[in-house]
Amino acid sequence: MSPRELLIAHTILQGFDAQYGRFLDITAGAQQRFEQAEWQAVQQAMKARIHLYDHHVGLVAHQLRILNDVAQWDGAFWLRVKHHYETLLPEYPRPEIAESFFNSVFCRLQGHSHLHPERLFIFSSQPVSSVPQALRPLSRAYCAQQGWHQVLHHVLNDLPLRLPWQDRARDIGWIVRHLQEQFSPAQLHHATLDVASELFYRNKTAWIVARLQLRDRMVPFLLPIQRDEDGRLWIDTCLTDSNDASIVFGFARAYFMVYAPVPAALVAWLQPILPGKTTAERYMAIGCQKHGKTECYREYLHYLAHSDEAFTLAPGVRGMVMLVFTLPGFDRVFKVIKDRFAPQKEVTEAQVRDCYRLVKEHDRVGRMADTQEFEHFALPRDRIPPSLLAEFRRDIPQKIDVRDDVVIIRHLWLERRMQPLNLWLTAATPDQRQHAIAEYGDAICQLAAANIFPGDMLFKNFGMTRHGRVVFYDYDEIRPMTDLVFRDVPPARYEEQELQAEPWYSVGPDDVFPETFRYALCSEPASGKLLQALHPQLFDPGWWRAVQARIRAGHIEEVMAWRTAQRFCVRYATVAA
Ligand SMILES: Nc1ncnc2c1ncn2[C@@H]1O[C@H](COP(=O)(O)OP(=O)(O)OP(=O)(O)O)[C@@H](O)[C@H]1O
Repeated sequence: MSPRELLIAHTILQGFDAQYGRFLDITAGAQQRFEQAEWQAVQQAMKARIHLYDHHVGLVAHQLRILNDVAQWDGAFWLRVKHHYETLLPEYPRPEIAESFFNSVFCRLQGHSHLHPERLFIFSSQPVSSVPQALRPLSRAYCAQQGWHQVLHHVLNDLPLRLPWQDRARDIGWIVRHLQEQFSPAQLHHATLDVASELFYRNKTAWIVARLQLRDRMVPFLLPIQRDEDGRLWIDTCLTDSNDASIVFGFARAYFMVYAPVPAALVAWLQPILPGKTTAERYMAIGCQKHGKTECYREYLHYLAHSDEAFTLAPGVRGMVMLVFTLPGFDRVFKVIKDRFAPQKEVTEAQVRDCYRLVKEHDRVGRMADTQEFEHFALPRDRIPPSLLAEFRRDIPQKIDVRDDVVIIRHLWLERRMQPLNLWLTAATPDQRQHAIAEYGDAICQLAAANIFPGDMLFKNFGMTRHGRVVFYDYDEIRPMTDLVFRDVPPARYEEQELQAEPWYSVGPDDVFPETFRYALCSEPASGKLLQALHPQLFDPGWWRAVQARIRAGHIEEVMAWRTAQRFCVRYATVAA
C-alpha cells in the first residue's frame, strides 16, 4: 500500500480525533455551566458543539488538498484509502462515527455525486452485533433490598455536583412516594437501579438517567435536577414511563450534553428504556447528530429494502415553499424547497435554508422538529408513481436529475412525520380538540419565550406527535421575537375604515398586530372559541411585548420536558406542608 494512502487515512482519523476531543471538551463544561448558572453560555456551547463537525471536516479536507491534488484522486485511490482506514478502526472507541467523518470528508472533496457504497461507509464496516467496550463503567447499580430511601440517598451522594440541596430528604421522600404509586411493594423490593455514570445536561436541567430493572421488565427512571437562584438543588419529578422518557429524549428538543467517549456503548445502554427510538434518534439525542444522520439514511435504505411502498405526497395542505412527500408507512417526510414560490411568499431559497439552520442550532424547546439535511439524495425510480414524478417536474425541476433507475434530489431535509394539526382536528372528539388547542397555544408561548416567532401560525403548520404533543414544522417565516415590533391596532377614524379590506394604518416590515391573529386562527368556530378561552394572551400585544422584554433582559426560560401535573410540588407539596 502506498504511503500516501496510509498518510491520508491517518490524517482523516486524526482530524476526527481532534473534532471529537473538542466535542468532549465542550460537553465536559456542562457541569460547570449548570453549577454556575451560566445559561447564556449553555446556549453558546450548544451551537459551538454543532458547528465543530463541519469545521473539522473543512480542516481535514484542506489538509488533504495540500497533501495531494484532488483532481488526481480516482475511485481506485479512494478504495485504497478506505481500505486502510478500516484497518485503523478495530480497537478504536468510536469506529462508527469515524466512518461518518470519513464520509463527510469524502463528500467535501468529491461532492455528493460520487456516493458509491464501496468508496465510503454508506454501510458500516463494523460487525452489526459489536458494541465497543466503554472505557469506564457506563453505570452504577444499586440494589433496592437495602431500602429505597437508602438507595436514593446513595444515588444523590454519588453525584459529581458540588452544590448543596434545598431539601434532599423531602425530594427522596417524594421519589419514594412516586415509586410506591407506580409499582407494587414486591416489585420495588426486588428491583435494581442502574444509574448512568454521567449526568445528562440540557438547558437548565441536569438529568439523572437510570434503568429500573424490575423482575419482569425494565423501565426508565429519570430525575430532572434543578438549581434555584441561590444555587441549591432540587428534583422536580420522577419519570418512570417509557412514553415520558421518549418525550424527554424527543426529536423536538436540543441535544443532550452527556460525556460519552464511547457513544455506541451509551446508545446501546439507552435502548431498553427508549424502545420507540431508533438508533439514529438515540445518537442524535446525545449530540452525535451527524452520525445520527448516517444512521437515519441507513434506516431509510432498510425501510425501502423491506417494503414495496411507493412514494406519495404527504397528506395535508400543499406547501407554497416546500414540496413534501413520504412513504406511507415510514415515519419521516422528505421536504424539498420548490424552485419557485407562490407569489405571496417573499422569502428566497437562501432565507429558507437559513431558517432551517437556525432551528437546527436553536433550543427547540420541544416544539420544533429537528431535520436532517441531505444533498444528492437518491430515490429508486420504480417507487415514484408518474403522478408524483409530474409534481417533481412541475415544482422542483431544477433540483432533480431523473435517471433510468433513480431520481436524484439535489437537496432535501428529512423530518419526523406527524399528523398535520388541521387534519387531526377534523377527526378530534371535543376532549381531544381541547387538548390539541391547549397544546397548540402552549407551543406558541414556549416558542415565543425561546425567541422564536413562528410567522405563519395556521394549524396546518403544526403537527401532532404520537405522544399527543403539538410541534411546529414550517420554518420559512420564523423570525427572532426581538426583531419584531408588536403593535396595537390603531383605532379607526371612521367606521367605514374598519370595513375596508386593506388596513387603515401603516404596516412596517417588522410590525406584527396580535389582535388580528383572530381572523386567521379563529375562523373555524369550535377551535377558535377554545383558543380565545384557553390562550387569550396570544391576541394581546402587551403579552408579546412583555415576552420580548424578558428576552431582551437576558432571561432564559426553562421549558419543562414533563407536564405540570407530574411535578412533585403539584402532586405532593400541599399534603407534605
Ligand atoms: N413533519 C411533517 N409531518 C407531516 N406532514 C408534514 C410535515 N411537514 C410538512 N408536512 C405536510 O406538508 C405540508 C407543507 O409543509 P410546510 O408547511 O413545511 O411547507 P411550506 O411550503 O413551508 O408551507 P407554507 O405554504 O405554509 O409556507 C404541510 O402542510 C403538511 O401537510
